[in-house]
Amino acid sequence: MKQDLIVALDFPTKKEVDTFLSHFDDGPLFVKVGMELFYQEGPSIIEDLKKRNHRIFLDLKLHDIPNTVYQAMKGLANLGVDLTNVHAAGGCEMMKAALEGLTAGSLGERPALIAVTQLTSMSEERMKKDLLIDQALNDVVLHYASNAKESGLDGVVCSAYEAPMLNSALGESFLKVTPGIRLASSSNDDQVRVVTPKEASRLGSSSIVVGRSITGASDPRKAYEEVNEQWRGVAKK
Ligand SMILES: O=c1ccn([C@@H]2O[C@H](COP(=O)(O)O)[C@@H](O)[C@H]2O)c(=O)[nH]1
Repeated sequence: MKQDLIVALDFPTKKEVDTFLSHFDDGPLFVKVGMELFYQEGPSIIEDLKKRNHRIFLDLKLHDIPNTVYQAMKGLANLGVDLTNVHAAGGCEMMKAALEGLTAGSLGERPALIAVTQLTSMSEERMKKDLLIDQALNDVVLHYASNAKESGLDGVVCSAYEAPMLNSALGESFLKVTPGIRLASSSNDDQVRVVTPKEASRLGSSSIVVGRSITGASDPRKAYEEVNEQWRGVAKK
């Protein structure tokens, strides 16, 4: 079930965010606020983006003991974002606590909650060497995603390569939010499991997350439209 193109606002301050968003003043986007921006600007950046009607994925990837994650999610729920996340590596008890905290803190509808399976910057080789996880990467992603589903979460963060497997095993309505997206002309940077927007669409991602291919482009609007065209097969926002 194809849903959104989410733009990663990986900028150091609100000033750069405003400059970037000035290219899109004809309508709101679905944006991602991650650690870089949130740790500098704090909750006020969320308030500001919400006032401008942007939908928001707050990507803080919580990973701690269940009580700490419960309390943190309860607080984050007040911000009224649309989507947020934890690391599946925190385990099922932690994921359940995250969901409970988010539900307890939400005034209206709770944000969707997803879990990071294996970062898109991780290769199978490095996972085995650095993390001592001696399994195939696909098996690890499937196991973590199954844990997330059993814990009541709405979906996962994975690479688009794993989307067909997760669609078959866990159903199409279980979200597969996929970063590691690059236009063919862009550098991979620190990403390893990289896919074009067109390929992510074909593989069955629910939503794609795109940062530097758009934010680092000399014409961000043109890059956004190229990504969107590949993702949706249409040439407008
Ligand atoms: O596995 C993951 C989880 C999160 N991310 C985040 O997505 C964006 C990707 O940015 P690009 O510039 O398009 O590489 C970034 O904010 C990451 O923190 C991810 O890449 N992989």
